[in-house]
Amino acid sequence: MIRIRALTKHYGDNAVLRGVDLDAAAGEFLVVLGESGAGKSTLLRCMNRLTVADSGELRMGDLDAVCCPDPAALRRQVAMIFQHHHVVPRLTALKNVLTGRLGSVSTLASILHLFRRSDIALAHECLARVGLEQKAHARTDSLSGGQMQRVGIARALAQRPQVILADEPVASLDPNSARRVLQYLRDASRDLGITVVCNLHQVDYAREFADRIVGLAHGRVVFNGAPDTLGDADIARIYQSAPQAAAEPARSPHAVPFMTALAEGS
Ligand SMILES: Nc1ncnc2c1ncn2[C@@H]1O[C@H](COP(=O)(O)OP(=O)(O)OP(=O)(O)O)[C@@H](O)[C@H]1O
Repeated sequence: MIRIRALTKHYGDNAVLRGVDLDAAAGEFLVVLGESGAGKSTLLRCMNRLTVADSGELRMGDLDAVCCPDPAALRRQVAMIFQHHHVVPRLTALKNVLTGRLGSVSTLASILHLFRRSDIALAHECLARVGLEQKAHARTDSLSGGQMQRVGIARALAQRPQVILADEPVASLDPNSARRVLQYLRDASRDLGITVVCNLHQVDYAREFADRIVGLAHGRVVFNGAPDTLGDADIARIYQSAPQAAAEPARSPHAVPFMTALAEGS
């Protein structure tokens, strides 16, 4: 579903992504860990062209996100969830979720917010998926932070995406709300076959929810493996502060077989 090779991105002299290689299969839940400034958000933003990578290969399904002729097509296929949910407070939860369909309706319908019955049914279904069906007609600003983030997930699901990118979606939530949000994202990957790439700061949540953990340090992948293979040395490498150490190739014994297996098509 996602194939990234030798991806680079600079901001001026700042080399933020320095040759990222990464693959994700349909329905996989990937958690990206890394200290602040490691390049996690930049990597996600390259995946839906909010940021344009400098060089390398980045394929999202059958679309090329580096030389993409149609960014709108890419964004229909790739939904994004942010730390600060970005819902419209004065709209109901249902209307917020329906905005996830705007990319799929005509310009006039989108201006007038005219939605098909099937879209409304889909929006209800997406709210039910995140346990908020009974809040469909509540104004979003009457909901808790965790509920607003779940509205954001329902809106992403209403897009019927192949990929959901979640940039620190639980950073401002209490542990119970955070776990619920991550559970719903994992359900989306398991039940709907959506590939989820989720940036997190919490190693414990990554271990609990991820199918695979990717450790990013100074713009390079330094760990790529199953959660139960993430050891103390890997965590130290992910959260190191010396950029030159990150320039070494990934030393995790789990990283290479996984990438090799993918390269071999297994
Ligand atoms: N639009 C931008 N213009 C210039 N520099 C940027 C821009 N966006 C990010 N950067 C720089 O790129 C580097 C990586 O930032 P990024 O946000 O990708 O890191 P991150 O790992 O997501 O950090 P955090 O966990 O704090 O969100 C940082 O040095 C940051 O200052």
